[in-house]
Amino acid sequence: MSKKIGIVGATGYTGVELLRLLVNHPGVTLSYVTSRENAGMRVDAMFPNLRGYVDLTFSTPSDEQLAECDLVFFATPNGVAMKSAQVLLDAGVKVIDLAADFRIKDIALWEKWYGMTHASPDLVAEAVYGLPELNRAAVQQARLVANPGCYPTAVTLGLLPLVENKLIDLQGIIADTKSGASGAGRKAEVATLLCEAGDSFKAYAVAGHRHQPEIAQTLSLMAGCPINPTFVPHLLPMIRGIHATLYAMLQEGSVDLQQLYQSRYAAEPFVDVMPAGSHPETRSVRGANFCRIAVHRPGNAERVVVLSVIDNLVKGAAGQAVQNMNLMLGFAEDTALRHPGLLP
Ligand SMILES: NC(=O)C1=CN([C@@H]2O[C@H](COP(=O)(O)OP(=O)(O)OC[C@H]3O[C@@H](n4cnc5c(N)ncnc54)[C@H](OP(=O)(O)O)[C@@H]3O)[C@@H](O)[C@H]2O)C=CC1
Ligand SMILES: CC(=O)N[C@@H](CCC(=O)OP(=O)(O)O)C(=O)O
Repeated sequence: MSKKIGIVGATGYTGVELLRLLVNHPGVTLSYVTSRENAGMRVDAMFPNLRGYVDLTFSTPSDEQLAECDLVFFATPNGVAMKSAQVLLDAGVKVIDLAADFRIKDIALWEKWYGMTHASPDLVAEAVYGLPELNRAAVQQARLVANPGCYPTAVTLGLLPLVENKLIDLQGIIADTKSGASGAGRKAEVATLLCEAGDSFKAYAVAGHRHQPEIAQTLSLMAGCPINPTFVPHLLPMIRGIHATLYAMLQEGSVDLQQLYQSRYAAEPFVDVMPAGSHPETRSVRGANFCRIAVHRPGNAERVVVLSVIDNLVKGAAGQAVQNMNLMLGFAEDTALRHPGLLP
């Protein structure tokens, strides 16, 4: 029987991306999609690309209505899902939060970075960090999944083979990352206006970005010791895409890096290790759930440089959330996700 799906925050960029992906899913029915500002409006009136695909109207969020679903996505700002998750789980509904409410296990650390008191601290330990390439078996069993952040997805997948095998100086990792403006969401903000972000390029949050503790938490768990990478995000004058350039010093000079990456990701449906010497482009993953990775060792010296690209709205958010949903509901992991990137 078709599974009933709810989306809270369906008018945002990740919400509409969930709608776009899920209309092609043979095992689910979109049954309840919310917006507070646009309640009462037809979905296809706001998003004409969905005409003929979605016959629904946005509703005001209601836990009572959401409790009728089999699974609910929260594509909402930080601090929203944590208020409803317990009620929904008690009603037997599975929950995937695209925001950060359940990503950081240390509650005090989360409260420091997110500037609010956690409303469901008891659920944080249960939540599974939804990076299938790391936690597939746990996601399959999960009631509550914390979908990873966009930058942490690109950075973690890029570093995973090196960190798992402790092949690099774990204290000297640098993650130099760039994102398109859709990473900031659809709400109006001066920093992402065309005239502010267009035809320009800048770093931001160098003193500290909330994805730093998330990346540090995952890498530390993978290595079994504390890791605190340098993480610097940049805003690129484009709409979709993240490009992470990752630098580290090799401890083990004789390792075949290309072979290491190819064998680690050989069975992964959404990680593509490109041929040696490649330079993956963000446009090769635009609209697609892939992470494309290339590993370099300039001059065959000690430094390794990994290039990792994703679409922030797909593998960095909605696509990864659907991948997690497929695992949680027992569908083939790639259902509705087998789209190539959109060129040019
Ligand atoms: N954009 C990206 O690339 C990525 C985003 N994320 C995370 O996913 C989440 C959604 O991001 P994004 O789609 O970009 O955000 P948007 O700002 O584009 O959309 C937010 C959505 O949430 C709804 N919303 C806002 N406040 C509330 C509330 N208090 N209760 C219920 N609904 C609310 C909004 O509709 P309305 O106000 O009408 O209810 C809107 O539909 C965020 O937490 C973001 O950090 C994660 C990875 C990547
Ligand atoms: C370009 C841009 O502004 N990007 C966002 C990415 C945030 C995001 O989507 O991540 P969370 O889910 O952790 O909020 C930022 O740096 O805040």
